[in-house]
Amino acid sequence: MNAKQAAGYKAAEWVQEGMLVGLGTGSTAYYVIERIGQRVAEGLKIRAIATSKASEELAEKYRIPLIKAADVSKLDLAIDGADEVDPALALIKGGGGALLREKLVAINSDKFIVIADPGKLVPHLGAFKLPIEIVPFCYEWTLVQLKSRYDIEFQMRTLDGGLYVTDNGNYIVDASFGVIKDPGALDAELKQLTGVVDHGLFVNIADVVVIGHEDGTTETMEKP
Ligand SMILES: O=C(CO)[C@H](O)[C@H](O)COP(=O)(O)O
Repeated sequence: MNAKQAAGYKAAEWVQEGMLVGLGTGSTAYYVIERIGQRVAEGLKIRAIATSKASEELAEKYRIPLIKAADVSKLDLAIDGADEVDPALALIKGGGGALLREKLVAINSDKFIVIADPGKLVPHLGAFKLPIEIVPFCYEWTLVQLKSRYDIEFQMRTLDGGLYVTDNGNYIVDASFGVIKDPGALDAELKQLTGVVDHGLFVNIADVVVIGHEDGTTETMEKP
């Protein structure tokens, strides 16, 4: 058992018979999907929505029944990883590029559980580069807008020599804020920029954070 597995397996205990569940993305969310898959094989009946094509494939591998958003109005529970977690349970997410689907699923769930290893806990968000999802059309102008507002480094995310493209067909800019003093204010500011689809700040969205440790133990942080 490693820290990510400990957190993922513990969070999977929140999943109850009949629930509609949002499945996160990343190496920690992998373990939630694995454990839910094991429980489904043992007879647990749930339905789920995955936050990325990768997680969808994993859920299919574990025969977790998948539904479309049109089939339901909201979810009971979503479980996902994070890149940074602050003491107020504000998060940076999107290291894996799935931030938009992850946020959509999280805000449309009655409960959002974050799973992480202790290395993700920070006093202030911002050391991890904040992913900002932008539309490809005129993205150079969006970048100019961002640079004119914030005197920091912005980097277009790349993959295999080209620009990284999200599951939604958009690009990602990674922004080096360093310390984000007021995540709520930055959240609102970024959402107002035309060309920005969304960003990886999750403020007042997480209800619970499950921290896993290398010895297999876990601890839980609740929204203050
Ligand atoms: O936001 C995410 C993907 O978009 C992930 O949850 C985040 O990057 C954490 O990933 P990992 O569990 O692999 O450290």
